[in-house]
Amino acid sequence: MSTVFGLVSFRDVLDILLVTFLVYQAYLLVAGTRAVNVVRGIVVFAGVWMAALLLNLTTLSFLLGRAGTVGLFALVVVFQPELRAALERVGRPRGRDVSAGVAALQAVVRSMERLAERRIGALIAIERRTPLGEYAETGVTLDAVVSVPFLEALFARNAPLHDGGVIIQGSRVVSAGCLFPLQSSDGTYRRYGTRHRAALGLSEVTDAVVLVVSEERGSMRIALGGRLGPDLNGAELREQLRALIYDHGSVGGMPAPAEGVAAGTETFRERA
Ligand SMILES: Nc1ncnc2c1ncn2[C@@H]1O[C@H](COP(=O)(O)OP(=O)(O)OP(=O)(O)O)[C@@H](O)[C@H]1O
Repeated sequence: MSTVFGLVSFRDVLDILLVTFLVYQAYLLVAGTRAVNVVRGIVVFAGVWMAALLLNLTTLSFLLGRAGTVGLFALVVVFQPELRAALERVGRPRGRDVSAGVAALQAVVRSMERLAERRIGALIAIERRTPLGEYAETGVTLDAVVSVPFLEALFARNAPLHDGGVIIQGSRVVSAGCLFPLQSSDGTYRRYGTRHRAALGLSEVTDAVVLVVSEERGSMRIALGGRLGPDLNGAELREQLRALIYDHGSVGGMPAPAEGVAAGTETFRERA
């Protein structure tokens, strides 16, 4: 095997590059999630354990070793939703055209404005690359063109399907009355009710853009990547949706999941 300076082989260099790439990808997967703090904790734990081993502190290194094994299993259980979301993100197909049409987005924004004016709560998920089929199955299957009267009728008080969320794929409403996963309460959004927590929950485990109209406040917000954006007016909502759905290439060229979510999150942080 050829070597660089007679010491390091090209295989070693390739090995290091691949490990660096994998560590960076792992960092991208946990960045911005509640798992970041846990990763920090694990690094500190590993540091103390290594120190105990190097200093030959037998009892401490034995205890930390045992705790580490148990902790590993506990982490898999506690972070099952995040692990699932991360694996799903890794396997997510790239470049699939599932973007909502321009007319559909206009209709979504207009209906949200009208619902907000009348203080009617609404929850709408726009599918991007992550298929939302399993959540659509929890509701009533529909296949209707997105339109202002239809969305208004779905969420109207006392309408049979007003409870739960609506799922939009491309330019079609595919399901209504859907149950979204509630965000695991990490404290940040504790003051919000279940509608907002359901929007946050779905956006945490998928790359969907989730829109919420608050019944209580008549506000319109976007949940993305497990974060809730600020109150938006109609123009801002239209602009943000356009950016999230179209502004990364062609109409079909959705932002790459990590980029899209990270970029959206950053915008939310700045503006919140
Ligand atoms: N898991 C869920 N998936 C989808 N929709 C849900 C879920 N949980 C609650 N909802 C919807 O949220 C409604 C209750 O909203 P709630 O008042 O608790 O939330 P909120 O965040 O305070 O919203 P608002 O500001 O509109 O009052 C329910 O009637 C139902 O339509």
